[in-house]
Amino acid sequence: LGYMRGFGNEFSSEDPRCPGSLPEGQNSPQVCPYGLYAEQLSGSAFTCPRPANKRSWLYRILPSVKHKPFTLVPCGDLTENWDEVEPDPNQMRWLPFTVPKSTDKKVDFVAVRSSYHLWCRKQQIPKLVLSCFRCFNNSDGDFLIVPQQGEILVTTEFGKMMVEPNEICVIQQGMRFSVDVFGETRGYILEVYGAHFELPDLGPIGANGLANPRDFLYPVAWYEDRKVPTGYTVINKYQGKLFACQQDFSPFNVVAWHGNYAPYKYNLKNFMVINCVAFDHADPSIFTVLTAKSTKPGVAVADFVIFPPRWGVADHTFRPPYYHRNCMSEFMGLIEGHYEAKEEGFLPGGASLHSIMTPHGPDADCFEKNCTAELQPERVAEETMAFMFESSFSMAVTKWGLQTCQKLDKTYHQCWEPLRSHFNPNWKPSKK
Ligand SMILES: O=C(O)Cc1cc(O)ccc1O
Ligand SMILES: [Fe+2]
Repeated sequence: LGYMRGFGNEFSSEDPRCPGSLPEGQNSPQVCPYGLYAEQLSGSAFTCPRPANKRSWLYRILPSVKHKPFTLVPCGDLTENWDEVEPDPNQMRWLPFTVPKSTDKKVDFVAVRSSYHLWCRKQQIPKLVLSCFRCFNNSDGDFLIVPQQGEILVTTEFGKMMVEPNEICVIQQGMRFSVDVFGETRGYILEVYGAHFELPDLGPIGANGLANPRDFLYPVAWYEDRKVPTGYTVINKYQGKLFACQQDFSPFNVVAWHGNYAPYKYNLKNFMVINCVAFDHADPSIFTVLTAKSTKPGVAVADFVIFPPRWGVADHTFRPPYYHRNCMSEFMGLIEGHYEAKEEGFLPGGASLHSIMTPHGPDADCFEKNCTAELQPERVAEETMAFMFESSFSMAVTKWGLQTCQKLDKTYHQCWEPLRSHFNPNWKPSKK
Protein backbone atom coordinates (compact mmCIF):
# COMPACT_ATOMS: atom_id res chain seq x y z
CA LEU A 1 0.00 0.00 0.00
CA GLY A 2 1.22 3.50 -0.78
CA TYR A 3 1.12 6.36 1.72
CA MET A 4 1.62 10.11 1.83
CA ARG A 5 3.68 11.62 4.64
CA GLY A 6 3.47 14.51 7.05
CA PHE A 7 1.26 15.23 10.04
CA GLY A 8 -1.65 17.51 9.17
CA ASN A 9 -0.45 18.31 5.65
CA GLU A 10 -2.72 19.55 2.87
CA PHE A 11 -2.78 16.39 0.78
CA SER A 12 -4.04 15.76 -2.74
CA SER A 13 -4.62 12.24 -4.00
CA GLU A 14 -6.15 10.67 -7.08
CA ASP A 15 -6.71 6.98 -7.64
CA PRO A 16 -4.22 6.27 -10.48
CA ARG A 17 -7.04 4.67 -12.49
CA CYS A 18 -8.55 8.16 -12.91
CA PRO A 19 -5.85 10.73 -13.68
CA GLY A 20 -7.15 14.29 -13.49
CA SER A 21 -10.04 13.36 -11.20
CA LEU A 22 -9.22 16.20 -8.75
CA PRO A 23 -10.81 19.42 -10.01
CA GLU A 24 -8.19 22.06 -10.68
CA GLY A 25 -8.39 25.48 -9.09
CA GLN A 26 -11.76 25.05 -7.41
CA ASN A 27 -13.61 22.67 -5.11
CA SER A 28 -17.09 22.65 -6.65
CA PRO A 29 -17.01 22.77 -10.45
CA GLN A 30 -20.38 22.79 -12.17
CA VAL A 31 -19.50 19.30 -13.41
CA CYS A 32 -16.66 17.38 -11.75
CA PRO A 33 -14.13 15.36 -13.77
CA TYR A 34 -15.29 11.79 -14.52
CA GLY A 35 -18.85 12.79 -13.53
CA LEU A 36 -18.02 12.59 -9.82
CA TYR A 37 -19.91 14.25 -6.97
CA ALA A 38 -18.06 16.73 -4.74
CA GLU A 39 -18.60 16.33 -0.97
CA GLN A 40 -16.93 18.23 1.85
CA LEU A 41 -16.18 16.51 5.17
CA SER A 42 -15.69 19.10 7.91
CA GLY A 43 -13.73 18.18 11.01
CA SER A 44 -13.87 21.64 12.54
CA ALA A 45 -16.32 24.52 12.61
CA PHE A 46 -16.12 26.43 9.31
CA THR A 47 -14.96 29.44 11.30
CA CYS A 48 -12.09 27.84 13.28
CA PRO A 49 -8.82 29.74 13.04
CA ARG A 50 -6.56 28.41 10.29
CA PRO A 51 -4.25 26.24 12.43
CA ALA A 52 -7.29 24.36 13.78
CA ASN A 53 -9.34 24.34 10.59
CA LYS A 54 -9.83 20.83 9.21
CA ARG A 55 -11.74 19.73 6.17
CA SER A 56 -11.35 17.55 3.13
CA TRP A 57 -13.03 17.46 -0.24
CA LEU A 58 -14.03 14.02 -1.48
CA TYR A 59 -14.81 13.35 -5.16
CA ARG A 60 -17.03 10.31 -5.19
CA ILE A 61 -19.14 8.17 -7.48
CA LEU A 62 -22.29 8.81 -5.41
CA PRO A 63 -22.65 11.19 -2.46
CA SER A 64 -23.03 9.83 1.09
CA VAL A 65 -26.52 11.28 1.33
CA LYS A 66 -27.99 8.55 -0.91
CA HIS A 67 -29.08 6.10 1.77
CA LYS A 68 -32.22 4.73 3.42
CA PRO A 69 -33.11 6.19 6.86
CA PHE A 70 -31.01 5.30 9.91
CA THR A 71 -32.62 3.05 12.50
CA LEU A 72 -31.44 2.20 16.02
CA VAL A 73 -29.64 -1.18 16.25
CA PRO A 74 -28.62 -3.18 19.34
CA CYS A 75 -25.45 -1.80 20.88
CA GLY A 76 -24.25 -5.01 22.57
CA ASP A 77 -21.85 -4.11 25.35
CA LEU A 78 -21.31 -0.60 24.06
CA THR A 79 -22.95 1.79 26.49
CA GLU A 80 -23.53 5.46 26.78
CA ASN A 81 -24.97 5.15 30.28
CA TRP A 82 -22.20 6.10 32.70
CA ASP A 83 -24.45 5.58 35.72
CA GLU A 84 -25.06 1.86 35.21
CA VAL A 85 -22.65 0.97 38.03
CA GLU A 86 -21.51 2.90 41.11
CA PRO A 87 -18.27 4.88 40.81
CA ASP A 88 -15.22 2.97 42.04
CA PRO A 89 -11.93 4.75 42.83
CA ASN A 90 -9.94 1.53 43.35
CA GLN A 91 -6.85 0.65 41.37
CA MET A 92 -8.05 -1.67 38.64
CA ARG A 93 -6.24 -4.17 36.53
CA TRP A 94 -7.56 -6.49 33.87
CA LEU A 95 -6.05 -9.75 32.73
CA PRO A 96 -5.63 -10.05 28.95
CA PHE A 97 -9.02 -9.87 27.27
CA THR A 98 -10.19 -13.06 25.57
CA VAL A 99 -10.31 -13.20 21.79
CA PRO A 100 -13.66 -14.79 20.89
CA LYS A 101 -13.56 -18.26 19.27
CA SER A 102 -14.53 -18.33 15.60
CA THR A 103 -17.60 -20.30 16.67
CA ASP A 104 -18.73 -17.48 18.97
CA LYS A 105 -21.07 -14.90 17.63
CA LYS A 106 -19.22 -12.14 15.89
CA VAL A 107 -18.04 -9.21 17.99
CA ASP A 108 -17.13 -5.89 16.43
CA PHE A 109 -16.42 -3.56 19.30
CA VAL A 110 -16.47 -4.44 22.95
CA ALA A 111 -16.61 -1.34 25.07
CA VAL A 112 -15.25 -0.92 28.55
CA ARG A 113 -16.07 2.71 28.38
CA SER A 114 -16.88 5.08 25.64
CA SER A 115 -13.49 6.66 25.95
CA TYR A 116 -11.45 3.49 26.34
CA HIS A 117 -12.70 0.68 24.14
CA LEU A 118 -11.23 -2.74 23.84
CA TRP A 119 -11.97 -4.88 20.90
CA CYS A 120 -11.25 -8.52 20.29
CA ARG A 121 -12.16 -10.16 17.02
CA LYS A 122 -11.64 -13.42 15.28
CA GLN A 123 -11.22 -13.73 11.52
CA GLN A 124 -14.45 -13.30 9.62
CA ILE A 125 -15.67 -16.71 8.57
CA PRO A 126 -17.10 -17.21 5.09
CA LYS A 127 -20.66 -17.67 6.27
CA LEU A 128 -20.52 -14.14 7.58
CA VAL A 129 -19.65 -12.87 4.15
CA LEU A 130 -22.60 -10.48 4.22
CA SER A 131 -20.94 -8.67 7.07
CA CYS A 132 -18.22 -7.59 4.64
CA PHE A 133 -20.75 -5.10 3.35
CA ARG A 134 -20.65 -3.11 6.53
CA CYS A 135 -18.79 0.02 7.44
CA PHE A 136 -18.67 2.17 10.53
CA ASN A 137 -18.45 5.83 11.33
CA ASN A 138 -18.33 7.65 14.60
CA SER A 139 -20.35 10.86 14.68
CA ASP A 140 -19.40 11.45 18.32
CA GLY A 141 -15.62 11.74 18.23
CA ASP A 142 -12.26 10.45 17.05
CA PHE A 143 -10.78 6.99 17.47
CA LEU A 144 -7.14 6.29 18.20
CA ILE A 145 -6.71 2.57 17.52
CA VAL A 146 -3.87 0.58 19.09
CA PRO A 147 -3.62 -2.94 17.65
CA GLN A 148 -2.05 -5.27 20.19
CA GLN A 149 -2.29 -8.63 18.43
CA GLY A 150 -2.76 -9.19 14.70
CA GLU A 151 -2.53 -6.64 11.92
CA ILE A 152 -5.64 -4.83 10.72
CA LEU A 153 -6.44 -3.65 7.23
CA VAL A 154 -8.38 -0.42 7.61
CA THR A 155 -10.33 0.55 4.51
CA THR A 156 -11.49 4.14 4.63
CA GLU A 157 -13.09 6.65 2.32
CA PHE A 158 -9.58 8.08 1.87
CA GLY A 159 -7.88 4.79 1.02
CA LYS A 160 -6.40 1.79 2.80
CA MET A 161 -3.96 1.43 5.67
CA MET A 162 -2.35 -1.71 7.03
CA VAL A 163 -1.76 -1.24 10.76
CA GLU A 164 0.35 -3.70 12.76
CA PRO A 165 1.01 -4.01 16.48
CA ASN A 166 3.47 -1.24 17.45
CA GLU A 167 1.69 1.03 14.98
CA ILE A 168 -1.38 3.11 15.76
CA CYS A 169 -3.96 4.73 13.56
CA VAL A 170 -6.36 7.60 14.02
CA ILE A 171 -9.80 7.61 12.38
CA GLN A 172 -11.51 10.90 12.97
CA GLN A 173 -15.11 11.94 13.48
CA GLY A 174 -17.34 11.09 10.56
CA MET A 175 -14.83 9.06 8.52
CA ARG A 176 -16.27 5.83 7.22
CA PHE A 177 -14.13 2.77 7.61
CA SER A 178 -14.15 -1.01 7.84
CA VAL A 179 -11.60 -3.30 9.46
CA ASP A 180 -10.37 -6.64 8.09
CA VAL A 181 -8.53 -9.01 10.37
CA PHE A 182 -6.36 -12.00 9.47
CA GLY A 183 -6.52 -14.19 12.55
CA GLU A 184 -6.84 -13.59 16.24
CA THR A 185 -6.90 -9.83 16.68
CA ARG A 186 -7.05 -7.63 19.74
CA GLY A 187 -6.43 -4.03 20.57
CA TYR A 188 -7.39 -0.86 22.37
CA ILE A 189 -9.31 2.20 21.22
CA LEU A 190 -9.24 5.62 22.77
CA GLU A 191 -12.16 7.81 21.81
CA VAL A 192 -12.06 11.56 22.30
CA TYR A 193 -14.87 14.04 21.95
CA GLY A 194 -14.60 17.64 20.87
CA ALA A 195 -10.91 17.72 20.03
CA HIS A 196 -8.61 16.22 17.43
CA PHE A 197 -5.20 14.75 18.15
CA GLU A 198 -2.22 17.02 17.63
CA LEU A 199 1.50 16.65 18.04
CA PRO A 200 2.49 18.01 21.44
CA ASP A 201 4.37 21.30 21.59
CA LEU A 202 8.08 20.73 22.10
CA GLY A 203 8.98 23.83 24.13
CA PRO A 204 12.68 23.81 25.07
CA ILE A 205 13.19 20.43 23.40
CA GLY A 206 13.40 22.42 20.17
CA ALA A 207 12.22 21.89 16.64
CA ASN A 208 12.74 18.12 16.49
CA GLY A 209 12.00 15.07 18.55
CA LEU A 210 9.29 12.87 20.04
CA ALA A 211 6.97 11.87 17.19
CA ASN A 212 8.32 13.60 14.09
CA PRO A 213 5.67 14.93 11.68
CA ARG A 214 7.08 13.20 8.61
CA ASP A 215 6.58 9.76 10.14
CA PHE A 216 2.78 10.08 10.04
CA LEU A 217 1.43 8.22 7.02
CA TYR A 218 -1.81 8.98 5.19
CA PRO A 219 -3.63 6.70 2.73
CA VAL A 220 -3.81 7.38 -1.00
CA ALA A 221 -7.14 7.54 -2.81
CA TRP A 222 -8.64 4.15 -3.63
CA TYR A 223 -12.15 3.47 -4.83
CA GLU A 224 -14.43 0.59 -5.63
CA ASP A 225 -17.38 1.11 -7.97
CA ARG A 226 -19.43 -1.59 -6.37
CA LYS A 227 -23.17 -2.02 -6.50
CA VAL A 228 -24.56 -3.99 -3.58
CA PRO A 229 -28.22 -4.74 -4.37
CA THR A 230 -28.54 -6.78 -1.14
CA GLY A 231 -27.65 -3.66 0.80
CA TYR A 232 -24.49 -2.11 2.18
CA THR A 233 -24.89 -1.27 5.87
CA VAL A 234 -23.46 1.94 7.24
CA ILE A 235 -23.28 1.84 11.05
CA ASN A 236 -23.20 5.23 12.69
CA LYS A 237 -22.31 5.74 16.34
CA TYR A 238 -24.37 8.78 17.21
CA GLN A 239 -24.89 10.12 20.74
CA GLY A 240 -23.45 6.86 22.07
CA LYS A 241 -25.92 4.60 20.31
CA LEU A 242 -25.56 2.63 17.10
CA PHE A 243 -27.72 3.36 14.09
CA ALA A 244 -27.67 1.52 10.78
CA CYS A 245 -28.77 2.48 7.32
CA GLN A 246 -28.75 0.69 4.01
CA GLN A 247 -27.47 1.86 0.69
CA ASP A 248 -27.01 -0.08 -2.53
CA PHE A 249 -23.38 0.84 -3.22
CA SER A 250 -20.00 0.75 -1.52
CA PRO A 251 -19.17 3.87 0.51
CA PHE A 252 -15.52 3.40 -0.49
CA ASN A 253 -16.22 5.17 -3.77
CA VAL A 254 -13.93 8.19 -3.41
CA VAL A 255 -11.87 8.50 -6.58
CA ALA A 256 -9.90 11.56 -5.46
CA TRP A 257 -9.62 13.76 -2.40
CA HIS A 258 -7.75 16.74 -1.10
CA GLY A 259 -7.51 18.36 2.29
CA ASN A 260 -6.05 18.15 5.78
CA TYR A 261 -8.76 16.04 7.45
CA ALA A 262 -7.81 12.43 6.83
CA PRO A 263 -7.01 9.26 8.75
CA TYR A 264 -3.39 8.40 9.46
CA LYS A 265 -1.06 5.86 11.00
CA TYR A 266 2.21 6.05 12.90
CA ASN A 267 4.86 3.49 13.79
CA LEU A 268 5.76 3.80 17.48
CA LYS A 269 9.30 2.59 16.72
CA ASN A 270 9.90 5.97 15.04
CA PHE A 271 9.41 7.81 18.34
CA MET A 272 12.50 9.84 19.25
CA VAL A 273 12.72 9.14 22.96
CA ILE A 274 13.89 11.78 25.40
CA ASN A 275 14.87 10.70 28.90
CA CYS A 276 16.66 11.83 32.00
CA VAL A 277 20.48 11.77 31.60
CA ALA A 278 21.48 13.06 35.05
CA PHE A 279 19.21 12.29 37.99
CA ASP A 280 15.56 11.86 38.97
CA HIS A 281 12.63 10.47 37.06
CA ALA A 282 11.09 12.69 34.39
CA ASP A 283 7.30 12.89 34.16
CA PRO A 284 5.85 10.67 31.43
CA SER A 285 4.69 13.70 29.44
CA ILE A 286 8.12 13.44 27.75
CA PHE A 287 6.72 10.34 26.03
CA THR A 288 3.60 12.00 24.56
CA VAL A 289 2.97 10.86 21.00
CA LEU A 290 -0.29 12.71 20.43
CA THR A 291 -2.43 15.02 22.49
CA ALA A 292 -6.06 16.06 22.22
CA LYS A 293 -5.98 19.45 23.89
CA SER A 294 -8.76 20.88 26.04
CA THR A 295 -9.43 24.61 26.00
CA LYS A 296 -7.33 24.99 29.21
CA PRO A 297 -3.71 25.57 28.24
CA GLY A 298 -1.59 22.48 28.93
CA VAL A 299 -4.54 20.31 29.96
CA ALA A 300 -5.44 17.46 27.63
CA VAL A 301 -8.79 15.85 27.02
CA ALA A 302 -6.49 12.87 26.45
CA ASP A 303 -2.83 12.23 25.81
CA PHE A 304 -1.49 9.14 24.13
CA VAL A 305 1.80 8.33 25.85
CA ILE A 306 4.19 5.41 25.23
CA PHE A 307 6.97 3.80 27.27
CA PRO A 308 9.37 2.69 24.53
CA PRO A 309 12.71 0.91 24.81
CA ARG A 310 15.40 3.38 25.94
CA TRP A 311 18.48 3.82 28.11
CA GLY A 312 18.14 4.38 31.85
CA VAL A 313 21.22 6.21 33.14
CA ALA A 314 20.06 8.41 36.02
CA ASP A 315 22.55 8.61 38.90
CA HIS A 316 21.63 8.26 42.63
CA THR A 317 18.00 7.87 41.57
CA PHE A 318 15.13 5.51 42.12
CA ARG A 319 14.69 4.89 38.41
CA PRO A 320 11.22 3.32 38.01
CA PRO A 321 8.06 5.47 38.15
CA TYR A 322 7.59 7.25 41.46
CA TYR A 323 4.62 6.69 43.78
CA HIS A 324 2.00 9.23 42.94
CA ARG A 325 -1.55 10.50 42.93
CA ASN A 326 -2.62 12.39 39.86
CA CYS A 327 -5.44 14.79 38.99
CA MET A 328 -5.60 12.94 35.65
CA SER A 329 -7.00 9.44 34.90
CA GLU A 330 -4.39 6.94 33.79
CA PHE A 331 -5.47 3.97 31.68
CA MET A 332 -2.58 1.74 30.62
CA GLY A 333 -2.22 -1.12 28.17
CA LEU A 334 0.64 -3.31 27.07
CA ILE A 335 1.35 -4.17 23.43
CA GLU A 336 4.31 -6.42 24.21
CA GLY A 337 6.91 -7.15 26.88
CA HIS A 338 6.93 -6.14 30.57
CA TYR A 339 6.21 -2.81 32.18
CA GLU A 340 9.01 -1.61 34.44
CA ALA A 341 6.82 -0.76 37.46
CA LYS A 342 5.15 -4.20 37.42
CA GLU A 343 7.01 -7.19 36.11
CA GLU A 344 4.12 -9.51 37.03
CA GLY A 345 0.40 -9.32 36.47
CA PHE A 346 0.24 -6.51 33.93
CA LEU A 347 0.25 -8.51 30.72
CA PRO A 348 0.10 -7.85 26.96
CA GLY A 349 -3.55 -7.45 25.99
CA GLY A 350 -4.53 -6.58 29.57
CA ALA A 351 -5.01 -3.14 31.08
CA SER A 352 -4.98 -1.04 34.21
CA LEU A 353 -6.86 2.03 35.35
CA HIS A 354 -5.62 4.38 38.04
CA SER A 355 -8.37 6.92 38.44
CA ILE A 356 -8.13 10.55 39.44
CA MET A 357 -6.24 10.79 42.76
CA THR A 358 -6.06 7.01 43.16
CA PRO A 359 -2.63 6.21 44.64
CA HIS A 360 -0.39 3.94 42.59
CA GLY A 361 3.21 3.22 41.72
CA PRO A 362 5.72 0.38 41.59
CA ASP A 363 4.76 -2.92 43.18
CA ALA A 364 6.64 -4.04 46.30
CA ASP A 365 8.98 -6.24 44.31
CA CYS A 366 9.98 -3.42 42.00
CA PHE A 367 10.57 -1.06 44.93
CA GLU A 368 12.81 -3.46 46.85
CA LYS A 369 14.88 -4.36 43.79
CA ASN A 370 15.37 -0.81 42.64
CA CYS A 371 16.42 0.75 45.92
CA THR A 372 19.37 -1.58 46.13
CA ALA A 373 20.19 -1.99 42.43
CA GLU A 374 23.65 -0.99 41.28
CA LEU A 375 23.08 1.96 38.99
CA GLN A 376 24.71 1.10 35.67
CA PRO A 377 23.51 2.45 32.35
CA GLU A 378 20.95 -0.11 31.30
CA ARG A 379 18.38 -0.72 28.64
CA VAL A 380 14.87 -0.16 29.96
CA ALA A 381 11.76 -1.73 28.43
CA GLU A 382 13.70 -3.70 25.79
CA GLU A 383 11.23 -5.47 23.46
CA THR A 384 8.45 -3.70 25.35
CA MET A 385 5.74 -1.26 24.40
CA ALA A 386 3.45 -0.08 27.17
CA PHE A 387 1.21 2.90 26.67
CA MET A 388 -1.06 5.21 28.61
CA PHE A 389 -4.26 7.04 27.76
CA GLU A 390 -4.12 9.93 30.22
CA SER A 391 -7.17 12.14 30.58
CA SER A 392 -8.21 15.15 32.60
CA PHE A 393 -11.70 13.58 32.78
CA SER A 394 -12.85 11.24 35.50
CA MET A 395 -13.65 7.79 34.10
CA ALA A 396 -16.69 5.63 34.70
CA VAL A 397 -16.08 1.93 34.18
CA THR A 398 -18.92 0.07 32.52
CA LYS A 399 -20.71 -3.00 33.78
CA TRP A 400 -18.89 -4.91 31.07
CA GLY A 401 -15.52 -3.78 32.40
CA LEU A 402 -16.36 -4.49 36.03
CA GLN A 403 -18.36 -7.70 35.67
CA THR A 404 -19.27 -9.12 32.29
CA CYS A 405 -15.74 -9.44 30.89
CA GLN A 406 -14.65 -11.40 34.00
CA LYS A 407 -11.09 -10.16 33.59
CA LEU A 408 -10.90 -7.75 36.51
CA ASP A 409 -8.00 -8.87 38.68
CA LYS A 410 -9.42 -8.80 42.20
CA THR A 411 -5.96 -9.40 43.66
CA TYR A 412 -4.37 -6.30 42.12
CA HIS A 413 -4.12 -4.32 45.38
CA GLN A 414 -2.04 -7.15 46.86
CA CYS A 415 0.98 -6.16 44.77
CA TRP A 416 1.51 -3.24 47.19
CA GLU A 417 0.70 -5.13 50.41
CA PRO A 418 4.29 -6.29 51.08
CA LEU A 419 5.52 -2.67 51.08
CA ARG A 420 7.01 -2.21 54.53
CA SER A 421 8.27 0.74 56.47
CA HIS A 422 12.00 1.44 56.16
CA PHE A 423 11.72 4.42 58.46
CA ASN A 424 14.62 4.78 60.87
CA PRO A 425 14.28 7.72 63.29
CA ASN A 426 18.02 7.42 64.08
CA TRP A 427 19.11 7.73 60.48
CA LYS A 428 22.18 9.90 59.85
CA PRO A 429 23.39 11.14 56.48
CA SER A 430 26.36 9.08 55.32
CA LYS A 431 29.68 10.96 55.37
CA LYS A 432 30.91 11.65 51.84
O1 LIG B 1 1.59 5.15 36.63
C1 LIG B 1 2.26 4.77 35.67
O2 LIG B 1 2.82 3.67 35.65
C2 LIG B 1 2.52 5.75 34.54
C3 LIG B 1 3.60 6.68 34.94
C4 LIG B 1 4.90 6.43 34.57
C5 LIG B 1 5.90 7.26 34.98
O3 LIG B 1 7.15 6.98 34.59
C6 LIG B 1 5.63 8.34 35.78
C7 LIG B 1 4.32 8.63 36.14
C8 LIG B 1 3.30 7.79 35.72
O4 LIG B 1 2.03 8.04 36.01
FE1 LIG C 1 0.72 6.87 37.07
